[in-house]
Amino acid sequence: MNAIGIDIENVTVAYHGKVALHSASLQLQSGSICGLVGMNGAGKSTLFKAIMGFVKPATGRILVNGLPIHKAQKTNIVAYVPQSEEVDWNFPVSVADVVMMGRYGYMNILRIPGSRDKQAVRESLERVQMSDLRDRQIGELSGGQKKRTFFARALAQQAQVLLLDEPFAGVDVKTEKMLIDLLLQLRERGHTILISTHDLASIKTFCDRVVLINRSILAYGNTSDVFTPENIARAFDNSLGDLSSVTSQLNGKNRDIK
Ligand SMILES: Nc1ncnc2c1ncn2[C@@H]1O[C@H](COP(=O)(O)OP(=O)(O)OP(=O)(O)O)[C@@H](O)[C@H]1O
Repeated sequence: MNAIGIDIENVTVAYHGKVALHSASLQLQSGSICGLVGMNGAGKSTLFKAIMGFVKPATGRILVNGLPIHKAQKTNIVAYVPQSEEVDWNFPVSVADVVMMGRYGYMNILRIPGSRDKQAVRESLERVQMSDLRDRQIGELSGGQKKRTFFARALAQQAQVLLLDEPFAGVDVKTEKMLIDLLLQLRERGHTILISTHDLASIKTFCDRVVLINRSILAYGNTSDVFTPENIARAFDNSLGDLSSVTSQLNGKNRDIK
């Protein structure tokens, strides 16, 4: 059996006394990709932020590769691709600068990149086909190019655990396929990947497991067992129409339901 990459036990998060995530428990094995699915406000980003230590749970505990998050971050185990809305795109940095940030954990306090860091940045940019834009200011990128830049930062970090908050939002079909192929390669190398997406149709093509969330975890398990029209309808408070309409969305007839 594979090692546990992310271990979440009984985690509750509240903002100003209002519960956003109630008593979540979850174990993700290394060498697997887990899709995180739920409607707007369901608590997906909150779960990512709790794993990253950006919000402090009121109860419970989270381990990443067996370590509490502050220790996991020191050893470069975990990389996070935030939602685009969380990034200050006016910050005066280039694409290559952002990707180099993925290497900071490997540098000393002066942050002078070495040849390995430069090589990792070069290779990561190549893998997401962004080498041509490496000197462009990040505010001057398209939505899909922004996503690829932060994806490249995560690749450059060479982290064992990847947390990706809606990496396909605003991304065209070809780029989404390229990113999914990269995720599948990382899975083969034993990485643990947790990814939120509103592209329901693509989930079953690359996720081994699925978590359905609606302020608490509604269902979690193998994609074929859990990702059923009935469970999805429940996760979306039956707002997607009847079950045949949910089924057609799963079959890609309505690519982005957000
Ligand atoms: N910093 C915050 N302060 C107060 N409430 C917050 C804060 N961040 C999130 N919330 C609330 O917590 C709940 C969960 O939000 P969260 O961002 O985790 O949802 P989400 O599933 O990621 O949604 P989306 O699909 O829209 O990105 C929402 O009701 C949201 O309004």
